[in-house]
Parts: sequence; C-alpha cells; structure tokens
Amino acid sequence: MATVHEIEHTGTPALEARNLSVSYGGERALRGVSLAVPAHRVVALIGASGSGKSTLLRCFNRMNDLIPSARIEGEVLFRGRDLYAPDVDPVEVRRRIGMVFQRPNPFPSSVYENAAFGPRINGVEDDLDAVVERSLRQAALWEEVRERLGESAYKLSGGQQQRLCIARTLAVQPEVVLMDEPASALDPIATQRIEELIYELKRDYTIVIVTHSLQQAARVSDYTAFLYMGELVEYGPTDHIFTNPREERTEAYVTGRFG
Ligand SMILES: Nc1ncnc2c1ncn2[C@@H]1O[C@H](COP(=O)(O)OP(=O)(O)OP(=O)(O)O)[C@@H](O)[C@H]1O
Repeated sequence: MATVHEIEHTGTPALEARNLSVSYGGERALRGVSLAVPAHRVVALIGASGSGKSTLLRCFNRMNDLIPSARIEGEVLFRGRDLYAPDVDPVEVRRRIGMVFQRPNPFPSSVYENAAFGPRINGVEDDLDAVVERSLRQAALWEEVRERLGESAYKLSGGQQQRLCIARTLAVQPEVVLMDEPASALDPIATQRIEELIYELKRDYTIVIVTHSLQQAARVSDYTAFLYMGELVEYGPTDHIFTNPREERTEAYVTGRFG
C-alpha cells in the first residue's frame, strides 16, 4: 500500500489519516487507513458502495461527531495538528475544512443570503458585498447570478444551486473543501462545470472528493485512493492507479471487472 512517502513532498500534508479505524455501533466501516493529502492537490476517494469513502471524508472535518454510534480510533491531522485533540473546536474545524454534499442544499433564502450566511455568523458585516461577490466568482457563478442576487436560491438550476453551495462553503475562506459526490445529481453539462471548477479551485484550496465515477476521478484528481470494504487498498498518483496499479483488486475495480 502506498504511504505518505510515495506521495510528492510538498511540506506538511494538509490532512493526514494515521491508522484510522471507524465503527458504527460495533460494525467496522474503516480499518487502519493511513493516507496523506498534500496541500493544493485534489485527492479522489473511489471504491464500491459501502467501502467507507464517505466515512473517511467525514473524519476529515469531524462530521462523524454528529453520528452518535460512530467510534473513531487512530489519528487525523490537519496541517500536522491532531484534529480530535480536546482543545480543538469542531465548529472551527468545519469552517476551515468545508464540505459540499451530494445534493445541492441551499438555504431557503436569496442567492445573496446563501453566500453571506457564513461570513455573517463569523461577524463580517462591512465588506459583505465584496465577500459575496468574491465567493460567487470563485464558484464560477457570478456572471450568471449578478442580476439575480435577491432571488430565491431555489429558482436556480440544480447545477447553479450546487455552485452556490460551493460559494457558500468558500465564503468563510476554508483551507480544505471536502466534496461527497458533488456532481452525482447533476446533468453532464453541469457536471463538467463542477469538474472545471474543481480544477480551478486547487490553486487556492486542497480538495478531497468522493466519486462513483472513475472517469471523474481520472479527470479531476492528482491522487486516487481505492478503498475496499473499509481498507485502503492502494493510494497513489491518479495516472498510476488507473494505468498501472500495483494491486490486483485495484486493477479489477478500475477496469470494471468488479464494483
Ligand atoms: N450513519 C451510519 N450509521 C451506521 N452505519 C453507517 C453509517 N454510515 C455508514 N455506515 C456503514 O459504514 C459502511 C461504510 O459506509 P460509507 O457510507 O462510508 O461507504 P461509501 O463507500 O461512502 O458508500 P457509498 O458509495 O454507498 O456512499 C457501510 O457498511 C455503511 O452501512
């Protein structure tokens, strides 16, 4: 299995799981996963349904804290610091490590208020218009909504709503964006826009994306992790994983022989 040493060295990883295991009510969902996410890179998590991709993603911003039956062993480091240390505030963790979900879930308010929500609760009032514009621009949505900022977010298309959710996440200036199948509810054109956006965003952010689409993983990610029944089978540069995997199980999955 690839370790942190086989991933390019760009200083302290943005995120790192060390011997991470998770169980839900005694059922193991992740077993001893170790994986480092370099800063300003896109890491894709692939694997069959139930292999633990979302569980791993949720460990990266302590979303599993919200699931009462979840138990976590091992370590998760954010820029080298233990994310689960007693003095770490999970709310601050989720600001710095944002998350975008499978289905667009804008708030029932205007486009503007969706993008302004996070900054407002963080006490930003003065430059709010500029913050909203910046995050909508970063999410490649500004040109489409600049005349519609007061309209309900629900009037946007599904793809626009998902970019609005990305803008809402970016508005609080996170360092990492976690994406759980962010395009699976979208049509091919909206999907392509999200993929282009991911490519743009890695200049400023570190991204971890769960995807069922192997083509998507191959298109957007620098590194790919293949999980199988809660274990990390193989992790490495995406082109190696897809063209020259070391493990037979990886090869079987990426060539569609099982899945
Ligand atoms: N909230 C939960 N409570 C109990 N068990 C859970 C919970 N979430 C996940 N699991 C279990 O943990 C295992 C891993 O699930 P997880 O959702 O992480 O896999 P996944 O690879 O993301 O799957 P999918 O591709 O279907 O989303 C599965 O057996 C699942 O049933």
